[in-house]
Amino acid sequence: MSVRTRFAPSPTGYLHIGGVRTALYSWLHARQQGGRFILRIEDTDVERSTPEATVAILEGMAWLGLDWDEGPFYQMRRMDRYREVLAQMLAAGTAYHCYCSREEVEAMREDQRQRGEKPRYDGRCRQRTTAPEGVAPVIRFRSPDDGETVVEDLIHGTVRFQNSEMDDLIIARSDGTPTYNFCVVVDDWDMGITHVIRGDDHLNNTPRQMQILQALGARVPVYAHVPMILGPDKQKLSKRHGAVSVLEYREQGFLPDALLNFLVRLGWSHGDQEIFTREEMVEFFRIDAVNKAASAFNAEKLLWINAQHMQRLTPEGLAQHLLPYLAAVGVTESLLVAGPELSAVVALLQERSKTLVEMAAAAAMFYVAPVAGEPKDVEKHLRGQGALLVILAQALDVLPNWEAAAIHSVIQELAVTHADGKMGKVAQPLRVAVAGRAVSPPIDATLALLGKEETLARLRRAGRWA
Ligand SMILES: Nc1ncnc2c1ncn2[C@@H]1O[C@H](COP(=O)(O)OP(=O)(O)OP(=O)(O)O)[C@@H](O)[C@H]1O
Repeated sequence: MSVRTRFAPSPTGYLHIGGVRTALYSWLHARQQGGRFILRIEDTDVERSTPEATVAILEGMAWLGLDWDEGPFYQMRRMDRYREVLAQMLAAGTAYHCYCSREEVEAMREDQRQRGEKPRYDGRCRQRTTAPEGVAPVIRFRSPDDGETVVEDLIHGTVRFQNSEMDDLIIARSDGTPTYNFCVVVDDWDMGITHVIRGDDHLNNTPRQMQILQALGARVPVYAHVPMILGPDKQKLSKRHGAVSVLEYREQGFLPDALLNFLVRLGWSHGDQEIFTREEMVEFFRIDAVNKAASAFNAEKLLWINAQHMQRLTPEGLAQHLLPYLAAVGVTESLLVAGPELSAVVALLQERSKTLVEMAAAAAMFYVAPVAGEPKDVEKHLRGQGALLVILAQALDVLPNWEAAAIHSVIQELAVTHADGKMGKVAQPLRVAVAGRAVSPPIDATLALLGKEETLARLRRAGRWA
């Protein structure tokens, strides 16, 4: 039987990395097993669900390349189907109408508490044969009274629940709308889900869902409850407190594969390998090797993994990822065409940028001349160096070959003749003059890429800042 997994977010806010890691594990298991991955939007909480959140979830999944084979399915569009199954269960006697008022149930619970028992609905409407006038009933699932429900979880192992601890769950409210656990059951059944991979915040729902599936004669899927990602407050990372949208990581210049690599490693390992390509993740991932413990987010490690991924891409490939970030700092198509080859610029910056935002900021100087130097850098390195800039321009102008090695020699010679042999005394003013600031990739390679004409023009202009 082929594997079918699903990711089932509720569109009550954006997609955060806790949800994404759960989605990733579910996606990886499907891809690993040659199965199918299904996306289901659990939008029955109409008060809190919004179309914008749905769009953000789909956009986040698409950006990360967590592609789905079926769906998205929307629960709100499946109401007729839920009603059909409710009717089926009522007819079969596996569910029944309950007319107890809220007050009655509360009084029942109070009595139980007084007697020192665990408060639970006592099933008194199970045997009812007449319907009281004017009361809209809820529908309850007739759950087994004794025995136990055992979850053989791929991550948590065997988890036992005493049936006597679980009362008859409300599966439809008095207005007829089905409740969360019931919709999930019908969906998992209809969608042929073989592996329910979800956060372990759902583990307590599982025995109930299993019981309903059994009552329907449906096959019970395999469960894998993955641990939570915790926020800085050590609580479950949640859109309700503090978690940021996954799209925020795109804004900050992270590569989707790097973010997935970071997330896959939070709670799963393969020997001591840290960096995984997407293909390697699919090949090596095993759902039953995910560990049980929750893990906290580590921003520094994410940065490190991102830098590693940036270094491993080809300059051409990385350049493609960089384009939108360049556009955001004003490097337009036409500036790109007029300036040096982008992949060459990327190759120069690849070892020194941790994010695409950082790289775009560093690459911009190759396409847009600085209008003014950083005041503190100008003060420190350029003030009073007008004559040196003129000599530099003359020496560079007569170079027969415009390449890094030749440029390097010019700087070296001028350091000997004009700066007591100190390269920095020549290189730093030169850097501030062409880049506007005292930080840039190796200056000889930078100038080689920038081109002779542009370099000389910038030196002339910077003479005015000196
Ligand atoms: N912090 C987290 N770590 C790991 N998985 C999570 C986390 N938060 C949610 N999930 C999982 O992501 C999936 C989709 O969750 P859903 O969109 O319903 O979020 P939620 O639980 O409502 O989140 P929130 O508490 O942020 O509102 C579920 O399988 C859920 O268990």
